[in-house]
Amino acid sequence: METFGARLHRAVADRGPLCVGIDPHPGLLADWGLPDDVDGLDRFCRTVVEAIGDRVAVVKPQSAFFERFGSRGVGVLESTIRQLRDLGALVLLDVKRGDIGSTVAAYASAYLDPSSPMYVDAVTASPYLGVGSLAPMFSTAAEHGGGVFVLALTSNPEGASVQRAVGADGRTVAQTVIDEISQLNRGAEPLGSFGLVVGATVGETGHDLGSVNGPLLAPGLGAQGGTPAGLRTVFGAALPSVLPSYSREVLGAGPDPAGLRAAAERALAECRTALNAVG
Ligand SMILES: O=C(O)c1cc(=O)[nH]c(=O)n1[C@@H]1O[C@H](COP(=O)(O)O)[C@@H](O)[C@H]1O
Repeated sequence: METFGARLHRAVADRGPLCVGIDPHPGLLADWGLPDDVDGLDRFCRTVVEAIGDRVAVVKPQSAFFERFGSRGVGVLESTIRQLRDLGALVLLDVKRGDIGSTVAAYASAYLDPSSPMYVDAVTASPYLGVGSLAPMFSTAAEHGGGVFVLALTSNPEGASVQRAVGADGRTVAQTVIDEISQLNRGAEPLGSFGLVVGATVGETGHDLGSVNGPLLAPGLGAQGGTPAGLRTVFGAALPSVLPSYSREVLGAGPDPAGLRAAAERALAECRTALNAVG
């Protein structure tokens, strides 16, 4: 079985280093001339899938915008996930889950077990209950070739007060998350399956991301003010492992599928340039 890290490495080689988020904000539905209901949600997602599902390496549906509509919204999420996977995109479901280990085991079977209706390639996870509490997600992911992206330094300004707090051993909370994920990825080739989330907005991190050996998801580009050129400041030598992620910046170019494709291509071109820049 191919690991998630290997599948991601291949997808990025084939399609380029880009993740596009599906975040159907009420304002975007309105801009697209769609009603703020399940039908509007469904049409929005079908348009995005049709426009970019066969060309973007990773697509990241944001679960919150589907859960807003209850079980029917979750039904749209399930069919969106299926369509994307059929088109060869890796699906990273943004749910930011975290809980005590026995409950995390249920989340793991909800998202990372291939027999689940909501099965995806990878999920986002919150380490607030301790990275160790996420162990059932890590083991289920490893068993089935899935991935987990754990929040480290988030793109929002409120994150720093928790994530940069310094513990008894002198490390920040974020650095302990980074170190524990690095440990999980040790020896993996070509890339580990356990990623970190580091916002494109955070500036120079002062943290050591050099030995993570896993993907570094960088949200916060575009709408939140992060720029491809700024990725070098944030990631430094870890730049080759970065997976830049855009939602509103690309989605705002819809509903014309050609406009969405062009926006994704533009984002990819800018990110390629930034990730390949020397010095
Ligand atoms: O895990 C994430 O993707 C995430 C982490 C983070 O630190 N900041 C962040 O914005 N996100 C998500 O990334 C997306 C950003 O959307 P845009 O600001 O529209 O590009 C949203 O779905 C956020 O929930």
